[in-house]
Amino acid sequence: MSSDENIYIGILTVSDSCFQGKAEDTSGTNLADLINTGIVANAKVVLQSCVPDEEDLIKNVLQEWSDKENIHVILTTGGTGFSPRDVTPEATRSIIHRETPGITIAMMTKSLTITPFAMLSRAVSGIRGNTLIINLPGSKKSSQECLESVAMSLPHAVAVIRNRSTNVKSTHAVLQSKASNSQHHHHHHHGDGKVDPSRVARRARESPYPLISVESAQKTVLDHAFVLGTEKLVFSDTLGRVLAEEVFSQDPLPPFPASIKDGYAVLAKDGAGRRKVLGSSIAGIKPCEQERLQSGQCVRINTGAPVPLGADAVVQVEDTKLLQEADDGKTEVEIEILVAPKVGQDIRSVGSDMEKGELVLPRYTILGASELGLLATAGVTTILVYKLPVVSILSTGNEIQDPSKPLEEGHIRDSNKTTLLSLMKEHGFPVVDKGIAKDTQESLVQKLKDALSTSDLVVTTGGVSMGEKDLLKHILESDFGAVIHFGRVKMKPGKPTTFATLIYEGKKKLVLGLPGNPVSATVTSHLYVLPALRKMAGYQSPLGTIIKAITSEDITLDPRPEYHRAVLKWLPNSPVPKAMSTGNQISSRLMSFSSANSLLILPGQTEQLKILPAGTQVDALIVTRL
Ligand SMILES: Nc1nc2c(c(=O)[nH]1)N[C@H]1C(S)=C(S)[C@@H](COP(=O)(O)OP(=O)(O)OC[C@H]3O[C@@H](n4cnc5c(N)ncnc54)[C@H](O)[C@@H]3O)O[C@H]1N2
Ligand code: MOO
Ligand SMILES: [Mg+2]
Repeated sequence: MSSDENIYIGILTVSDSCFQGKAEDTSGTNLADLINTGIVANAKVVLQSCVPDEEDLIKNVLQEWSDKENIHVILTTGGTGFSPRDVTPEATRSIIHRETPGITIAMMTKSLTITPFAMLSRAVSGIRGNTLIINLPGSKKSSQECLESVAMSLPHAVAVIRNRSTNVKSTHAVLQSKASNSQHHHHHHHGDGKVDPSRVARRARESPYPLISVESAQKTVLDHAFVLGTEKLVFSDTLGRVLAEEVFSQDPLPPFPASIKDGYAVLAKDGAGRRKVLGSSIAGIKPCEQERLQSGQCVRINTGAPVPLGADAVVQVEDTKLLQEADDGKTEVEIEILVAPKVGQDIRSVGSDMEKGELVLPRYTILGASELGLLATAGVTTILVYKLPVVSILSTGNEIQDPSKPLEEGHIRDSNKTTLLSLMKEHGFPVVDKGIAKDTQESLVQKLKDALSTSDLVVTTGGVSMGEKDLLKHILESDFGAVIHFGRVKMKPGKPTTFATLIYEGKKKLVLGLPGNPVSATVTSHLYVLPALRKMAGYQSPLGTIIKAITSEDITLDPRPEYHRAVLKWLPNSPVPKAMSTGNQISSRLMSFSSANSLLILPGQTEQLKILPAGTQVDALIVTRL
């Protein structure tokens, strides 16, 4: 039995009075009921909202729902008439890419058979990206009539929009196979043109997922990666966290005037010459217990000790001479100052390092060793930081086995899980091992449920390409109602990288389905998983560090932009590091990662440039501690 794709619908009520709570949103509620009781085959309402009649607010929601939420169809109700506040058509027209006048005419034609006043609707409809947007009138009765007049065409409209943006050939193959499957069942369509994977003979022969750029894939992931919130922690437990508040110093540093040198505290106006030594000021002694210094006197003082009252300069011991001693050299009686001191010389005044109430750390600071030291200095011992996201790792594949067991025939050892668990730990993220799923629906569903219930982001490896055992995308959609934001990226390795979001147990979850090949899984972890985790943990610049490097050999370029493993070496007197390739870059050869500290970001080959000559400056993404 082929399981149909869902169609996700967003309903936006545009009405000042509903927004202000002065009127009930009967039209929006009625439209949602109609959808959820099956007026459009396989459709369900996943987003519903209300905005006032403000063009910008309407546009924002339409853009957000199409671009970020990837909603299939947005129905607006209200704001389509002739009154000056009616701006829904203007907002819609300004953000759609293509108009769909047929839908508008169909609705108008039907409405005119009911009342001539229908001609006073200015509703428009159109396509933005992969989303169909339709303005319906504001009244409950007429919005229902309009929806009824177009409902039966919506599944097909969605199927065509989604396919045409991906691959025309597979669209037709899929649509033909549907036609022969269910001729008399008009809207028994398969939403996005992804066929039932159990019927291998009828599988799509080209991926229905558009091949998007790494930049846009990263942007999509980061747009969906949400900050998890904050928590108060003891400062010493916050290494690697992002600060969620401003931190101010509790006290001045130094809290008393302190000596910078080992020497003598003096009165500067006495100039050079003889001084009686009164005794000593040693670090740790309360300044109030010291005597006030008089002209002609000095006090021996050590670095960091409080300068006694009356003194206004410190003279280092090197600039003095002993004149008279007592007790067999245990006591200094008189010394000579050899260089005339200046007021304030070698004294740190109160608050000169840090003033009381000074901003010590701004919000969003990443807390490293020095920052924790600063918190200690400032006396701020509990702080507000961003929560860390929990990530779970799940390997998939019938052939994958735990590395600690003897290798069975036809099996290979699971390396991805170890690599990814370690990578997440290295970057300070709490990570959970979710084991290995078999390539069956039951096993994948069960393991995914387990992973989703205990983490914010689930990382799987394997099962995302074109084979009949590559079930992940299908299961995410059919069993979890996930929205797949992308399923292919123009990169090598990592082409079938898949990103989805879904609601599980009432919470939004992110899923990154990485390719099974060990090198592909590792590279895509650096490009998508770590940035997502950093964003969720409050980082303001979540992408990795990119520097320049000079290649040291000719490199044959791949048609796809390549992330080439390399060892960067800093040669003496050279400002830019030299990049040494780690050899054969096939996605299965994990040896290509051994001792690599960077990924060279190489452009895809062109007619003009097939081989990148040695000595070329390229971007290099840093993947280890340098
Ligand atoms: N007809 C096509 N075939 C393939 C395409 C394509 O576009 N059309 N893409 C290729 C690319 S690129 C990649 S990358 C792989 C991705 O495959 P999957 O993500 O579906 O992963 P699997 O098929 O499950 O496994 C691939 C490979 O990796 C090994 N593997 C899997 N898991 C682990 C693990 N945990 N530890 C170590 N090794 C693992 C697995 O045994 C396979 O050898 O698809 C190409 N095919
Ligand atoms: O893109 Mo696949 O990741 O070549 O190996
Ligand atoms: Mg596969």
